[in-house]
Amino acid sequence: MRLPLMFTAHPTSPTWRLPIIVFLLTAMVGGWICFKTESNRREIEMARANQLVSSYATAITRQFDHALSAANALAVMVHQGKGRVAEFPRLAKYMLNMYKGAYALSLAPDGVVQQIEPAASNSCVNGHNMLAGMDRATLIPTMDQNVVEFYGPIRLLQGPMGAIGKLPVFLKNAEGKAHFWGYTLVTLKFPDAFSDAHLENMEARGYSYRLTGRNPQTSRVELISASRKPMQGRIYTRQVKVGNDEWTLEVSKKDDWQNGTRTLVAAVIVIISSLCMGWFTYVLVAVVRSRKELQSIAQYDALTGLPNRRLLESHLKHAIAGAANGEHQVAVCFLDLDGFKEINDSLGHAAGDYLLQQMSLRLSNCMRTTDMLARFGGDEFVVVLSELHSIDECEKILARMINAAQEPVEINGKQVVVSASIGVAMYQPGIGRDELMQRADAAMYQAKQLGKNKYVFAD
Ligand SMILES: Nc1nc2c(ncn2[C@@H]2O[C@H](COP(=O)(O)OP(=O)(O)OP(=O)(O)O)[C@@H](O)[C@H]2O)c(=O)[nH]1
Repeated sequence: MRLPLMFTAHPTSPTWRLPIIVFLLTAMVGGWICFKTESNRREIEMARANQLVSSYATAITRQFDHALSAANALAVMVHQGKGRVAEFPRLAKYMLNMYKGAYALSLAPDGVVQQIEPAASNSCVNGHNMLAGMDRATLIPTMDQNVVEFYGPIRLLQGPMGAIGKLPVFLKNAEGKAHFWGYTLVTLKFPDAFSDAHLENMEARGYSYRLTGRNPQTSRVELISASRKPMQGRIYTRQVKVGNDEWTLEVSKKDDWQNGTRTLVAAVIVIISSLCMGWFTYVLVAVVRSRKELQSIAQYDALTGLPNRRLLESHLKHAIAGAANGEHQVAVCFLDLDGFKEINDSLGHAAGDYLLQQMSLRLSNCMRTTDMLARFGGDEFVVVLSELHSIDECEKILARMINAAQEPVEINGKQVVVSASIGVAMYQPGIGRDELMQRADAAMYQAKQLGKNKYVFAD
């Protein structure tokens, strides 16, 4: 059913619907932002931890490589001295200062340690045969390899845990034929051997760590170094190149437990802000609704929902102003129901109310979108027909209204029939609003006197 300008659309949706939608939307957006922030934070944390473990692994490798290269320097001296290193103690002492991380340097001609520096603390190693009980043919590598072989982590003869770097040295005899001379050795003691990597700094940055390697003697994985705090949360792993071997460095973030707390706090904040947004919307909706209701009470008829006299007068003022340029015509129609009192008297006031409501709906259906139907009071209605192009157009609408009014209305199972008498006044320049209404009213009385159920144009 088309309701042009006649009814206010009274808010029908419950006040809480919009607040709930706002609450859910805020919660969803807030949750999504938290999720995104948390996953970004985790990605950054992962990237940072991966970078950290890589940089510490590189630092360990660098210090080991440097310390082990002392074996190459010793090999050069052996070559230079054709199997003898003059002043080995003095040179080795000097080299130990240069190769930080090297604990002892030694020469092992034919695999037997004969010279070691510092001598005093390593005397137990002197005379140690590195090839004892082994098959020389498989143990002594070929000259091409020329690589410092890394052997660790092991329990050193001196006591502490450490590793050995040994480089096989081959010399050429007078005929130019190469023969195995022996080993130049670098002894590494833990943790001094990787002190420059400063693994302990990781703890200050909130990380736990663990450095492990496989013991070549026992084939078991040995713990070489670890943080005081145990590993917890996500573990980041890197292989650490040590000579020709590989160890494992693992790192984990200590404060992983905070993630749970952070998520909980974020969830509480999202819920509280969503509730606030929902409550704010509820208050806003309630204020807007009560303003609309107040406006509706002031301008609309409570029984029929039609504009009341006040809104009619304001609309008529605008319609007259629009017609002043002469392009369109405006008609004011005063409509009074015929025989309405009898319905009230015979069927009761409630039945009369129902009939008024039904008449309002029917008359509304006769209107165009530019027309206004208002309840003037009692069983009186006023219609303002704006933007009329001809009297003919006006009469068609009037006929529709007369027909609609006399259609029977069913009240409590009874068919009730009323009709309408309409007085019509056409706007003419110079006529005011009140005079127009009076003319229409007078024409309506004429219609009543002429037998009702008809329309009459004012002179
Ligand atoms: N049910 C109901 N009756 C109303 C309302 N307002 C006024 N009335 C009654 O409507 C009646 C209008 O009187 P009249 O217009 O003289 O009655 P009528 O039978 O239509 O008379 P004619 O116009 O000469 O045909 C009165 O009895 C009022 O008490 C209302 O809101 N509801």
